This record gives sequence, C-alpha cells and structure tokens, in this order.
Amino acid sequence: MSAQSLIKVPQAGQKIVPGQTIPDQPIIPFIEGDGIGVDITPVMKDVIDAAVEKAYGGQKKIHWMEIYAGEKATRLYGSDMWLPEETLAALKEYVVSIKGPMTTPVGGGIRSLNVALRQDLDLYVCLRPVRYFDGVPSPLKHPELTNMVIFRENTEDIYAGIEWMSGTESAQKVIDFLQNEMGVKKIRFPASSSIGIKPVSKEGTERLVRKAIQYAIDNNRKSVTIVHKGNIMKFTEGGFRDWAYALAKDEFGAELIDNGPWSKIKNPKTGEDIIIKDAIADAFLQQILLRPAEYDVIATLNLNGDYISDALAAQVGGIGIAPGANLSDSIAMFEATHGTAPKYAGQDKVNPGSLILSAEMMLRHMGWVDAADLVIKGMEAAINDKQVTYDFARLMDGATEVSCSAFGKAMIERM
Ligand SMILES: NC(=O)C1=CN([C@@H]2O[C@H](COP(=O)(O)OP(=O)(O)OC[C@H]3O[C@@H](n4cnc5c(N)ncnc54)[C@H](OP(=O)(O)O)[C@@H]3O)[C@@H](O)[C@H]2O)C=CC1
Ligand SMILES: O=C(O)CCC(=O)C(=O)O
Ligand SMILES: [Mg+2]
Repeated sequence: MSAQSLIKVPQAGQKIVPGQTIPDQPIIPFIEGDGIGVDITPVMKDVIDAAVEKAYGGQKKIHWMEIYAGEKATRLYGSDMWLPEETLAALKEYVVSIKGPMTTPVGGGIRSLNVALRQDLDLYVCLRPVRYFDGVPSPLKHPELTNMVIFRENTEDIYAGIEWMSGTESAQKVIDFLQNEMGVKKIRFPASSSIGIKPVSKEGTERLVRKAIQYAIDNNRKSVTIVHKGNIMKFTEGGFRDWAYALAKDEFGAELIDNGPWSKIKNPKTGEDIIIKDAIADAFLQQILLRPAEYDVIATLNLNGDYISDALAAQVGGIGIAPGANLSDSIAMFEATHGTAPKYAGQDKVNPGSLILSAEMMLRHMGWVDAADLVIKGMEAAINDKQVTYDFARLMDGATEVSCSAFGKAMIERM
C-alpha cells in the first residue's frame, strides 16, 4: 500500500468520538463510488446540507471529507490501489461515514470491496429498512403492507469469499482432503468442481440476532423472523436458526408458544408481545409477496439477506429508494442497497433516493432528527408532486420525469 496521503481533512469541523456528544460541526468521510456514484453522491450531499441548514439555521453543519476507494482510488493512488490504507484508517477514525456503490467484476478480477470494508471494519449488521412512500409505483396491490427491517449478517456465510477455482492445485487439495480425510462421497464431477466454503458461527449469529431483537424492543415492532435454509444446510443455516431461538430464550427470556419452536418475548418498554418465529427462505420469498403484513423485523444470513433486500425493495418501488447501513458496535458506514448501475453512469439520470435515504438514516443515527424529518418531507412531497426520476416515471401516470440532480432540487424546494 502506498504511503502517500491524498485525503484533505477539512480545516473546520471535529471528529465524532464514540460515547461523546455528536459535535455540531462533524467531519463525515464519504466515498463517491463507481458507476452512478458520480451522479448520486453530489446530489445526496446537497440535499443533506440543505436539510441540516434548514433544520438548525447554520448552528449545525456537516464538513464532508472525501476519501477514496474503488476505481477512483486506482486513478489517484495507482492501478492496484483499490482500497488504500488511509481510507480504512479514516473510516475507523471518523466512525460515521457514507459510501456510494462499488463495482465487483463477475467471475475473475478483484473480490468485492464492499464486502472487504464490512469484513475489515467488522460491520456485522447490514440494516436495511423497507417501507412504502405514498404514490410510488409498485407491482403490488397493497405495497403499504410491506414494512420490514432487514438485519442481514454482514461478515460470514458463503459471502466471505472463501473459494477455489476449478482445475487449480488448491481446489484439488481441498477436494482430496474432503474425499480422503472427511469421507465426503457426494462431490459430483470432482475433477472440474470449484469449491466454496460457508462459515456460519454461533458468535456471529448471536451478535446479529441480539441487535435485531433489541431493535424490535426499542421500536415497538411485533415480530422477529429468522430466515434460513436450515432444512438443507443443517449446521450453517440450521445452526443460525437454533442459535437465534436459544439467544431469544437465554438473553431476552423468550417463552415457547404452544410447544415451539415459535416463542414470544414481553417487550419491557411497552408490555406488548414480540413473536420470535422462523421461516425457510424459499417459502419466505413467496410469503412476503402474498402476506407481507405478517413480517416485521427480519434476521437472516448474508446471502439470503442480499437476495431478500432487492426483492423487498422491488415490492415498495425498486432499489431506487432502498437505503442501508453497515454497523459494528462503534462504526457506522451508510450505503444504498443498489449497485453501480453502469449503463446509467454519468448521465444524471438515476434515482438518488437510496443514497439520500441512507444519509437520512445517518442523520437519525447522529440524533439529528429534525434534519432527517425534513429529508423525508422533501422526498414525500417531490413524489407526491410526481417530480420523479425515470424509474418511477415509467410506471406512473402523469409524472414529470426529472434528472437525478433535478430530483434533489425538487426535494430541497419542498422541505
Ligand atoms: N454495495 C454496493 O456497492 C453494491 C455493488 N454492486 C455492484 O454493482 C455492479 C452492478 O450490479 P447490478 O447487478 O447491475 O445491480 P445494480 O443495483 O447496480 O443495478 C441493477 C438495476 O437496478 C436499477 N437501479 C440501480 N440503481 C438505481 C438507481 N439509483 N435508480 C434507479 N434504478 C436503479 C436499474 O434498473 P433498470 O435497468 O430497470 O433501470 C439497474 O439496471 C456490480 O459490479 C455489483 O457487484 C451491487 C450491489 C451493491
Ligand atoms: O459487493 C458487491 O459488489 C455486491 C454487494 C451487494 O449486492 C449487497 O451487499 O447488497
Ligand atoms: Mg445486493
């Protein structure tokens, strides 16, 4: 890694320090992102600056600090510098940050930088709330019934990227080990198989499920559903389910309903029951379409969570307004659910809503609730006035299609 420093720390502004009051003038690092990052990131900053200015009349202000990863980093630091050391250091030091999407090639090439960031910073919760905004076009008759919050495990599973390419010495070694030492007889076509490993741990499951249940308690939600494929992958996905139920019992006092496995917790803050239940992933994917009102907080593994995120986003209008956060116990890095949408890059066309709503989550995380509320108000009003980007305009009657930047302006005018 290069020792050169390209990050310009803003002259004014202060670091956010975990456990201390958020300063009025925090420095927030941002990664622009590849592809449509160049379109959506500046719009997100403008909208957030306007909301903060309007909410606090200049008393509070974000000092944005650009840090680099992905293709932009390779242009600035050198051709193999996808994730410079100083970027990682800044994300750790400044604690709260936001990023645009980054490209991961299919098949060969670099491994996901997004996954690398989550693993290096141990951002074990991927938090993705899915809610409906009035007026947004949706394929469902009652999209407003979809109101779920996904807690996706963010550091383990097949997503950890432990795999070996077919035909390599390494793949052969693993196959030999499995066949000769572990008695595995079921690898079909062993001479040409690539092999991947799926680690799922008790600790990793427990810390994720603990956060999901605590969220349900703090936000007065009705249920937590553990989504897994534990009938087939018994010790990984099945382990996730069993450890999750056990944690609900041991740490939150969950009691079995009838003979189980469903259980319930009395919310200590409201006295209401929170149902702890589970669903097998394939059945869950059809039920969220047919009976979405029955699901609330979702706790799931990494790959399931990836699929479920985009599927649920589609139910409420698509990944143009699907926000998210990656969280550890001390660091929060916000990012949209969608990727770099390369065919639209640089066209000022796509919906900046996902990244703006990710920043809205960031404002709430900082306790800047008035500014966050203004962001929601601006978005609701722009959609209500049918001033929307192409993704909504193509499905709405009487809409005016506006550009990415014009949607940001439409939001600001309506705060
Ligand atoms: N966290 C991250 O950084 C992520 C990165 N990626 C990476 O992004 C790259 C591209 O992935 P891909 O599979 O094409 O998925 P994308 O999410 O980038 O795009 C898929 C489709 O979703 C729609 N879409 C995405 N973003 C928006 C937006 N802001 N506004 C409106 N519509 C949007 C577009 O649909 P339509 O064509 O219908 O207009 C687009 O073609 C890959 O390299 C992938 O690895 C993927 C996901 C997350
Ligand atoms: O890292 C990537 O390229 C894809 C990640 C992704 O799809 C997600 O986290 O939702
Ligand atoms: Mg995804």
